[in-house]
Amino acid sequence: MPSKLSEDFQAPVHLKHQDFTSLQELPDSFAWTQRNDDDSHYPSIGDSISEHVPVIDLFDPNALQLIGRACKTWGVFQVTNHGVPSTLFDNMEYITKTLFSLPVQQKLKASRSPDSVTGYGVARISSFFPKQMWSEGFTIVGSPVEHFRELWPDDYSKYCDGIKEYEEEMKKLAGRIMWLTLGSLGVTKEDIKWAGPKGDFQDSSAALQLNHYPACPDPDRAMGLAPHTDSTLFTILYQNNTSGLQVMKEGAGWVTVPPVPGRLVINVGDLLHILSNGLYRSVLHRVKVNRSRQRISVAYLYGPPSNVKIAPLSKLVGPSEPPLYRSVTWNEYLGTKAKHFNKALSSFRICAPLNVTV
Ligand SMILES: O=C(O)CCC(=O)C(=O)O
Ligand SMILES: [Fe+2]
Repeated sequence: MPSKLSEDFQAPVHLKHQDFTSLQELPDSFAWTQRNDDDSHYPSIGDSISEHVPVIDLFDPNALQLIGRACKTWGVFQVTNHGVPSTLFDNMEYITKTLFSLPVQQKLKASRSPDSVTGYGVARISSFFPKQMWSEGFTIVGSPVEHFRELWPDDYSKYCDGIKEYEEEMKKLAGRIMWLTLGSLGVTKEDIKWAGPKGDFQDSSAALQLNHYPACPDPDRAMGLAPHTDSTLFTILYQNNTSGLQVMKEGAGWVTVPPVPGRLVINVGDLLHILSNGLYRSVLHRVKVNRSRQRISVAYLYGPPSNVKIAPLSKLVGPSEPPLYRSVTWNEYLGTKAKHFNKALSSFRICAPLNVTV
């Protein structure tokens, strides 16, 4: 993960950190719809929608094809049989809950500083929306020791160890999913130099995003996390037992991804969209909140080594399939996303040449 995303990701002054526990009613600054709105501007879910995000057993002999189909049609899938012990998720959930239940003043000691991306704060995309989101987050790149020392002066090291263990396990899983995904595109180890000598994506970059969505007095009018795509190759998402994540499916609308123990959600991000020349689409997703239960999620944001330029894979382009995107490093992409948010991906699009007949 690049050490500096961009100062543009910092929340403007009006986005104050909120003590959610003190709010009995939804303040206007958090109300995304009016009371009795027909909700047409912000369509509600359909738990009635009969479509389900594909679930793929990583040991299924057809895993490659299943992943390929899911990436093309959904831009998201869930995995089972991923080999990550459930105790690791239990521990991450414990760390995340413990962190967010600290008093606000304590959490603010570990705030994201203006020249950095790590630490406690509101969602980075907040500055693009007129209303505030009903959530708080904590971003980790590498070791969180500096911030954790502020949060837990006496026993920060046990929390740091838990994060390290989780990051190591996610890195292994991400390498596996990367090869399955590339395999589904017909790409082999020879085609990806940046996988490193052992082919294990040792130099890949990543960040860990802990999210907390407190119980909300007026959940239908609030927004946990506004619609966005991730600026990653892909994201590995763990969610606790409170649902809220929804993905946009063309032709179906918002589809809820209910949490099921043992399953992880894999979101295709913008860089995989570019790498696959638009064949695999980054998925638009958002998070709704709950009246009585808090939601926790842990997103492992996975990207290429910082010096690698991501461009459409040469195997996927040719005279009849021209490259649709310019090459870009993760850092450059994050900088553009910070300025242009959901227009970032299209800003890297190469305009189709005009068919001029002389
Ligand atoms: O909380 C969730 O389910 C989604 C989080 C997310 O989209 C993100 O951190 O980018
Ligand atoms: Fe996301």
